[in-house]
Amino acid sequence: MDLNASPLPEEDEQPFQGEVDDEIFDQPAYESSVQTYHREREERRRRLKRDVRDEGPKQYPPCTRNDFLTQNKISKYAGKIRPIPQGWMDCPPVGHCLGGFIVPSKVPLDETYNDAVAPGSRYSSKQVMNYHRKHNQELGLVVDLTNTTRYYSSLEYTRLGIKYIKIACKGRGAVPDNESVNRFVYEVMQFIGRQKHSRKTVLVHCTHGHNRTGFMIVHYLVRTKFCSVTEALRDFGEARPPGIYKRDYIEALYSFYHESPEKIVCPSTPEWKRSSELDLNGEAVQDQDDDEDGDSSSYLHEQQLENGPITNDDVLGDAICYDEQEFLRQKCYSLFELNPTGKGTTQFPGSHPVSLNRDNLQLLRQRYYYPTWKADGTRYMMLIAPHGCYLIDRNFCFRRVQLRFPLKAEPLRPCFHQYTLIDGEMIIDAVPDIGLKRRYLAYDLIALNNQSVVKLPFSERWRLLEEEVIRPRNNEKKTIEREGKGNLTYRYEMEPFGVRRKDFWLLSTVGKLLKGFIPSLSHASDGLIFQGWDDAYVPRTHEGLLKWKYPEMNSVDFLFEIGTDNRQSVYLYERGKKKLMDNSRIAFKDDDDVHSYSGKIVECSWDQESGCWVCMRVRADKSTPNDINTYRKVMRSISDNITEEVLLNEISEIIHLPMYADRIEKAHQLQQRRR
Ligand SMILES: Nc1nc2c(ncn2[C@@H]2O[C@H](COP(=O)(O)OP(=O)(O)OP(=O)(O)O)[C@@H](O)[C@H]2O)c(=O)[nH]1
Repeated sequence: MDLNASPLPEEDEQPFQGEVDDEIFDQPAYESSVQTYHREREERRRRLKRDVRDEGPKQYPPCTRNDFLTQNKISKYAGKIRPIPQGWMDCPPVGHCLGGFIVPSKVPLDETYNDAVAPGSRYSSKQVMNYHRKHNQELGLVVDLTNTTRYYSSLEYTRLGIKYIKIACKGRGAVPDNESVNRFVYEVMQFIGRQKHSRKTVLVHCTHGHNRTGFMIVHYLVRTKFCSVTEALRDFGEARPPGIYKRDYIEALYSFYHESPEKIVCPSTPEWKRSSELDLNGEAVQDQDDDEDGDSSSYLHEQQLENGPITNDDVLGDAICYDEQEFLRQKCYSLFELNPTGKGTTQFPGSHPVSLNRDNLQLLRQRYYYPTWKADGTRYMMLIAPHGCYLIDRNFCFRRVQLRFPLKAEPLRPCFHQYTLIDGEMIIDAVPDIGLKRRYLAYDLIALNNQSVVKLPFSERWRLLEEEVIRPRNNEKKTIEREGKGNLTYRYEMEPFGVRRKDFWLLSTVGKLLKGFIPSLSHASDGLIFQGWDDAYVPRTHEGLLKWKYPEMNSVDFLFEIGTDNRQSVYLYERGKKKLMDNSRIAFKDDDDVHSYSGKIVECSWDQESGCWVCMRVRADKSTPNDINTYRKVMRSISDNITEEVLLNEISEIIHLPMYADRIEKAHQLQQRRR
């Protein structure tokens, strides 16, 4: 018996030529063809079941990517039934267009599947093009979310000038990962943004076009149309009934956007999906390389792993694709008013203080300085874009975090900042009765709503930071707590960390800062920062921005290496290249495995007694050592030995100078009046 014989009438076996055929989108015709097909399929199932019993299961030839590229494939599979995804046949092919350009769809199967699909039920690139022609639309982009390449070749689209993007998502119970979501949103935004006059459509498909497809589209709608998850789910459900029908997916969306609706509505699994879950022998089956079902344990497991103890070295946020990194880097440079950089630059443009020494200590006498504690955590700038918020680390890498920054004039409304860039330190606070809590301490503002503010004096930037960025968040948070949620189901407490503005005080407070404030802080601090009150924001090294560290905390970040001959070497950077520090030696703790530090950036403090560097910690957040000039400044600061006593004596003199005395007096008067 020939197991490869097609039970269906022969049809056109030619590869797709680009002609159209609109049979499938005539709804009554489609429904009647589905009924007809049901009958045929039952018959086919019965026949195949009998054959399998008689002769064992049919072996399909392995299918490689090249198979899709030539017409050979058509003849190769002629007469053989290729397994179609379960439930695919009865699943409606496409939904309505969302937002005028996103078309959710099931996977179009190429023509090698024709033997398994009745003519009226076929859905390949040919029918995709028909659909567009019928609806007067032009297809511009196909986003394929399936986890396999076996359904069709991208050439079916690219040869027609249609862009094709593959974002393989496992399905099988795991929601698409956050990096894939970021890529999807970015690619669609870019595609739409590049269109000047036309509005070409984006076809998004997974296997059935409901769960993974819906998940991605809902993310896109929430981020770009600023609607709530509930609204986006409803829009998708109306366009592609019944919408996302997996509860895990819906819950993951609410949890991602920190929303907690009173009730989660989850449609029941469509009939075409339920009836497809039995194989030809009547047993439950799973599609091996691509399916939307399966248990959700892998997803839950990933979530549980994320809930370990928090540390400064944790990698925060979700990766974004290379193109988006590049776009955001250039955006940042323009907000800094710096010239555009070459592609792939990783030069962090943030301002960097210099160590206090006997010379620059004199600056405190020459202009107004406001001190603050030097928070010891991890440095990040934060870019607040309308579609998301990004942490920018010392390697100038961006990762997306989900936070909400309403505009001052638009509380409780989904109106967000349009490229606001802030600078700060991420710290870990030990909060009594709660435990460790991550907080971002913002200390400067570089741009506000696409407007660079680097030239404004610090005092003005600091005021804007509070009034335009921090306070609107806090006010909205309080309103939600006080008046109930109303339509806004956002929960700030679900955000990955809190955000506060750092305080700066008059120079006369340094004594109190050192003796009372810093010891009582619930996070680490390694000294003081002296911020010029009237200074502009200076990218990279800022000779007027001063840091004072407790002497034992004055540190240098070295690159440590152990060669094949077991020789230990210590390096810094000089003009972007490694520089061997012949006479420097690093001491590690006795029980440390020295080899485990090889190739790492180690932060070291100077031990006067032994005359060598002592390893304090590995700098997981840095990929390059300090520059030789930074090293020289730290050495200078160590040899100048500005102790707490020297600093306090100097400051007590300075605050009696007329310029400071006046300022301090005015501040006192203001305080009195407020009381
Ligand atoms: N400008 C400024 N910097 C602060 C403040 N609080 C903490 N810092 C941090 O102080 C760091 C500079 O101090 P350094 O001692 O040179 O550097 P570090 O602490 O080893 O950390 P890296 O900067 O990552 O090398 C900056 O990167 C800031 O993140 C603040 O209020 N203002």
